[in-house]
Amino acid sequence: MPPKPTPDYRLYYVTGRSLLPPPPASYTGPEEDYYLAHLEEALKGGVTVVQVREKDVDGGEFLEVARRTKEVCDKYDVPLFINDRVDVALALKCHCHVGQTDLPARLVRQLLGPDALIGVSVNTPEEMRVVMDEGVADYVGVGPCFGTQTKKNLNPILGPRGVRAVLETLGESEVKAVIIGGITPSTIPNVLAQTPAPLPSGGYRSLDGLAVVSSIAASTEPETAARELREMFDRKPAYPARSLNSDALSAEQVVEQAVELLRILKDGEKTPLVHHITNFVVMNDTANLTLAFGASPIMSASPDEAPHLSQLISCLLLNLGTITEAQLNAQKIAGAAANRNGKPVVFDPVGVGATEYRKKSASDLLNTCHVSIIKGNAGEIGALSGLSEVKARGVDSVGKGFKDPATVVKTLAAREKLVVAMSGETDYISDGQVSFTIKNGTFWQEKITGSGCMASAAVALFAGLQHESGPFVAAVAGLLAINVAAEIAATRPEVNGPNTFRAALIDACYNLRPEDVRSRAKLQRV
Ligand SMILES: Nc1ncnc2c1ncn2[C@@H]1O[C@H](COP(=O)(O)OP(=O)(O)OP(=O)(O)O)[C@@H](O)[C@H]1O
Ligand SMILES: Cc1ncsc1CCO
Repeated sequence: MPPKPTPDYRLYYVTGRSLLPPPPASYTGPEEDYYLAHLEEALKGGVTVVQVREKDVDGGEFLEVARRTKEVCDKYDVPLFINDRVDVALALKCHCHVGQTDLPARLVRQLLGPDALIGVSVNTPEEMRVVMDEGVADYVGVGPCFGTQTKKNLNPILGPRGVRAVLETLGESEVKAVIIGGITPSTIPNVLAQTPAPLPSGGYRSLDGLAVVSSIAASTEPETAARELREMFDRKPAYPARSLNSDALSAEQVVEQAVELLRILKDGEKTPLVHHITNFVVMNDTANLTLAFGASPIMSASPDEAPHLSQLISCLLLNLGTITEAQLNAQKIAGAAANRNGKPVVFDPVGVGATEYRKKSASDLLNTCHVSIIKGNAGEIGALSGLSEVKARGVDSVGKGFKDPATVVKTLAAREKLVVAMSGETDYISDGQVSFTIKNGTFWQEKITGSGCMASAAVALFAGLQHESGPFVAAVAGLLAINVAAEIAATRPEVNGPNTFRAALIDACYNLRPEDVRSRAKLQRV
């Protein structure tokens, strides 16, 4: 065995002969060799590591396929891993990848020696911890991220956030990590946005590569497919929440930016179209509120029109208030389409702390699309953070709140890589770097249903401006606008109860002037 290489894991191709398309007319070689020609195209396109995975074939055939695969890989100086069959790896002086139920990695190391690379599949943080304690593996394949057709008896599907939990355990370890299971051009943006795990040092542990099967194996143009996958990995999108250097911002500057956003709306310079997939309790109020601020609402829960709608809208608002399977499906389709079309997504996880069903729905959604802003009350933010310090009663948050709310929102924002806005008597907003508080608003907001949903609708229409100041300022602007409008509404002589306040609030949103926000804003950096 030559000395141990230090591979580039960026595009890890796991072969699957059964997935190959029929050879094109231009291919004139023997049909059984098309696999090798196809592989060579993929290598030209930028595959950096290959693994031969052959299920249900005899040892002799496996050996022959692997031997010929190695000849092609050697030509491109790309390391070859053998899946599971340590004997084949030994015979061909190849590297080896083993699953949790295959031969133990320690034994594989003994058999292959110190210069072989060894990879291990992991599905949970606990399995990751065992691999690290063992100290044998050079890399781990983390997954399955999504459901696939290519492997039976799958472990639980992790989603990008489950993969992130494994990376969190991996931390700053030297062991490399690739993600596997349903990695395709349509899932990669979300995978890259969501998987980096925050480290105690302040940085992030990211994936070292993408492991793909059918995205290349089933392609009629493997070179182009590989090139596209590599480019997507190399591009590594900047997180929307970090588009702004929030660290340098003072409260006064943020207020001025929020005032400017409100001016753009009120002057009619832009009229964002906001797609709401929301609960039936607040639908009418949030549509009216959107109009009152100078934006346009469209309420639609149809999965069939969501992809088309996505091209027309400025922002998507997803609200969990009266979620059903059908609505969740529509939200997932709309969310993924919004990501593809570069439209911001705002998520209001109404009542997520109340039931397991809501928790699972929120998790499903966050695994399917990348959200720019989450707006929730303390109970909801606590549930998403995995904290039980603040309790929920149905859709309401109860009790005094968190001891250290600024840290709670900052931690969640850093972990999810988005902006978190937590509403209450004091609102807390963070992009994962800094936290601000807003002390505007009135107790009347607690007396009407859906004032949190109205706050997220306000945030969504500001996010729909897609202004260069980014989602953090949009979240602050939305909360300032609704809360200052609520304060003004509360002073109206006709307000003598929740219902008159509710009507006065829509009027106050309609009449709100940028200078009202400037003069009344109680924004503080904490
Ligand atoms: N006591 C209060 N004083 C000032 N503002 C408040 C008060 N309570 C709530 N607010 C404001 O009201 C809005 C809604 O916040 P809240 O946390 O009550 O939402 P929620 O619990 O999600 O509501 P819902 O579930 O009814 O939609 C926010 O803009 C918040 O700033
Ligand atoms: C009362 C209620 N129930 C589901 S959604 C909703 C509106 C406030 O969130």
